Amino acid sequence: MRLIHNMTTIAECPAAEPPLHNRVIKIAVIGGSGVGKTALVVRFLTRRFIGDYERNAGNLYSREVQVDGEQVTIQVQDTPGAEMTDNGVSLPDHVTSSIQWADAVVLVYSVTDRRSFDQIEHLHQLVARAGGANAPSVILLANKADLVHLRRVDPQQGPLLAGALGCSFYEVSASEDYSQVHDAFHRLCCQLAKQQPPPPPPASNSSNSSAGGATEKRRSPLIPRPKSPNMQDLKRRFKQALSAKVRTVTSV
Ligand SMILES: Nc1nc2c(ncn2[C@@H]2O[C@H](COP(=O)(O)OP(=O)(O)OP(=O)(O)O)[C@@H](O)[C@H]2O)c(=O)[nH]1
Repeated sequence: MRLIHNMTTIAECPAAEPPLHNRVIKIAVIGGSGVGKTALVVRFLTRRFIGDYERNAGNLYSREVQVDGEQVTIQVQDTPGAEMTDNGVSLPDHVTSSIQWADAVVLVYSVTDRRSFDQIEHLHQLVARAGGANAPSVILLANKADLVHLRRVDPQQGPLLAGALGCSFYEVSASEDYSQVHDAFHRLCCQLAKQQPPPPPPASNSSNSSAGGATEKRRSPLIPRPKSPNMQDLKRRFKQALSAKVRTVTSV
């Protein structure tokens, strides 16, 4: 079974398939390690910021949102941090699969991490190569804008790079500003929804899964689906974050 969790119901969340006749927008979030990819995804989907994260192996999250008055299912694939190599940047095979699966890629760097900024051009090339003729749309997100004293990437460098790559740019703080994060993802969703054909009308024979039909992008059956989510892991992180807060309060 394909497990996709709806993060709007984090407490006790059954595995959920997107409704059959929703438009489905697929976004992959890619960038260096520790730049805040998980923080951004969780912030966008739940409005919450959780400070305590472990390195993630790549989870797929799903949520229904309103885009231009239409109920749309958004699937967001969080990915493990890209590593620098002598030849540039290496991406695990399943991240390449995520790029091929996605309608759009959000490239993330942290303004406090120069290396993560330097990776972006390589990552953009990998996205273009992996996507081939159907390369996904790309936006560039600079995260951790709140850490002014730790800034290692000048504010003007992000827009310059985005201009050179031909993509939109947003500087955000996952920890401090939900609206910035929401704005970046929401604009992307609006743009993608406009590009997609309308979803198929309800049919009497609906035995096909939502993966079929007009909302599905160019997927080859040979491309493995991105990793399933791990809500147990997410819940465990919530508990860790909460217990850390309790410890802080009791030690004051
Ligand atoms: N101050 C600040 N900290 C942030 C922000 N976003 C993320 N963090 C912190 O940065 C650390 C890394 O965040 P993650 O979301 O785990 O980063 P990631 O890119 O998913 O990391 P990997 O799983 O290693 O790939 C965590 O301690 C977050 O709390 C931000 O906007 N501001």
